[in-house]
Amino acid sequence: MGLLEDLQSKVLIGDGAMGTLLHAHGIDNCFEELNITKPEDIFNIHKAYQKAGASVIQTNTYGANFPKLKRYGAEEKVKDINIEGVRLAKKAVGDSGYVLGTIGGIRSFQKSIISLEEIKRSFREQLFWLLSEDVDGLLFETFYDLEELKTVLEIARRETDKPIVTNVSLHEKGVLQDGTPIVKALKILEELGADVVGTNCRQGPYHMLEILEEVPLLDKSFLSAYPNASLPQYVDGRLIYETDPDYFYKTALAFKDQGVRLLGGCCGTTPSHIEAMAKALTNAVPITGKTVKEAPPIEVLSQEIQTQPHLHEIVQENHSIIVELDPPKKLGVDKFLKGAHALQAAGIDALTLADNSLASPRISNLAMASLLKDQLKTRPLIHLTCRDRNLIGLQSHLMGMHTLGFNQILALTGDPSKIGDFPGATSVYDLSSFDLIRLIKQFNEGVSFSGKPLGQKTNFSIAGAFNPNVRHLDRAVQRLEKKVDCGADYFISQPIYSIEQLEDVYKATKSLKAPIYIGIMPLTGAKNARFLHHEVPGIKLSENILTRMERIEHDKEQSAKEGILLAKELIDRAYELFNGLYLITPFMRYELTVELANYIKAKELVSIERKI
Ligand SMILES: Cc1cc2nc3c(=O)[nH]c(=O)nc-3n(C[C@H](O)[C@H](O)[C@H](O)COP(=O)(O)OP(=O)(O)OC[C@H]3O[C@@H](n4cnc5c(N)ncnc54)[C@H](O)[C@@H]3O)c2cc1C
Ligand code: MET
Ligand SMILES: [Zn+2]
Repeated sequence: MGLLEDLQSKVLIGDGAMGTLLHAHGIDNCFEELNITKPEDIFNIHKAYQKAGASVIQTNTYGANFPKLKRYGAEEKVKDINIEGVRLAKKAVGDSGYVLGTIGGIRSFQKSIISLEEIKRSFREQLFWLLSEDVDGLLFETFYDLEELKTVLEIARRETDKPIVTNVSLHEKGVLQDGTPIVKALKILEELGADVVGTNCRQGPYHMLEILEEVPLLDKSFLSAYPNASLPQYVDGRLIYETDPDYFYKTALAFKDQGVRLLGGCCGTTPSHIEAMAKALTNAVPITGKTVKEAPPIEVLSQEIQTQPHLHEIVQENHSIIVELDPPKKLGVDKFLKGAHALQAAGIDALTLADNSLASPRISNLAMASLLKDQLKTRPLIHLTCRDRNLIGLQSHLMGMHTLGFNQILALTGDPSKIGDFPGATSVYDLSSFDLIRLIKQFNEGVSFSGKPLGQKTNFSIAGAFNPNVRHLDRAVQRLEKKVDCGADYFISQPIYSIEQLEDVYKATKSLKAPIYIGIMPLTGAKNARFLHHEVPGIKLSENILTRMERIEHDKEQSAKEGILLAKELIDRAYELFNGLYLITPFMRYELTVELANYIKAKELVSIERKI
């Protein structure tokens, strides 16, 4: 009898964890390589699970593919590890069970880490060797990325008629990381030819059972579940799971009542857990009908009422000034607040607050935004980089901004840590600026990264960064187009230092669907000019500007005046070409940006008077 025939009338017991069990015995290197270096250990574990009552045993080949073995320098051993993996499991099982050749998912939400092409290549190789040893079926498990699982399932289904079990792993309760509800995902997998579909890892019995209540029995495939032993605890650098086999005895019956026909264990489970489940389900009769719990109705989300036009709406229609005044690098906010007052008095549309620019710590820009809100009416535009926060932190921060009523964001990848004051600090980069823009757009639809309702829609206006100081301006503009496709409403540029460059940028971005604020930063002296020219990637000042600044190098006051004069010349042309002007305050010297803001305001007055 084959696995699928058996499943027609029985609930079968799968084995439990391999990885965490080995880890608990102090093994810290490549688990799969043990198939060839310590085969007796792996054999003994299979045997222990079989003795405990498992009749479906998986090979120790979860990560036995090229990209995962490469981490241990074992990528040339794909063939041997997989072949031996099957042989060991078969030897342990004999005639009293089934051996599933296991392949684990590779991708998390960061799809860019490995391409589908690479996944397909490594999958085909592993699949070939598992099938060559005549496994009884295949188990694809711990797939967080549905796209990856669909891709490999299609390949496998073309190659073999053997039973295929596919187990997805969930991010938030009931949905995959791309927002697909589990019921839909399982139906897709069934349609693509999986014989058993279900979920493994990440959740313990409690959450898995809760999710399964919403999953109906399927027409063409059986349900499977491989829960973790518990939620993990982080102890001494290791994830430790609770071990209460009695709990598994009780929950095994509940899994059967939800229609599960193949029940095993994932991380943290041991032969004792499997023994408990096997005992609970001895002679169990599978259910053939089930009342499915209705998924909660989709909430109607409220949209915040917008009282003020967004910056992208303002700059689409009229000239607009925003000014960067960065949060202080040291404690104490007096000078910052004075600057903010002065800039507000100059009539700017928003004050932009960098997020630890140049990768060096500053007072949190959300804290500064909050101060501004309490003490002034100036609207803050909050920069948000992907460097200092992971996917959890970014989402929490966005919810925080919304809660405090801040809805102007500049979404950035951010300068890498190694250029800043703490070069050894991690640069998180779970997301890129493109992903962050998409995420914020999704928040505006009222859903989180993985598609769960947030309870309300946010109302963020999203700016993207534009760096025109690059060798190939056309490529920078292509990035802007991609950012627009992701949901960017407008752009803010790095500073520009020549009229010609302003004109080039104008021509290159004329047909872009989103407005741009052009960056202007007054030079403070010759030293500052030389630094920008020689040391800041991409920025090049003309000979003329350098000479003008150097001629008066000895005179500080004159230097500042010359810097202002040069900035005004740039503003004159930028004002003709663009609606948006983004003034960058150097070294907290807000008197410089106040003067420039007043200069622009005076131009506005003149043009209004002319119109009248
Ligand atoms: C208005 C503005 C405000 C900023 N504020 C901050 C801040 O608060 N905190 C902070 O840390 N940094 C800040 N930066 C710096 C910014 O992170 C870097 O300038 C970055 O290189 C460009 O913006 P981004 O992070 O969105 O990168 P992206 O546009 O996402 O680019 C990411 C990376 O891709 C590469 N790249 C980009 N364009 C090209 C191209 N044309 N050709 C080849 N490679 C390319 C670069 O290596 C770049 O680092 C700001 C930049 C701007 C323009
Ligand atoms: N079955 C595999 C193991 O137990 C999968 C674990 S999920 C990370 O090692
Ligand atoms: Zn697991």
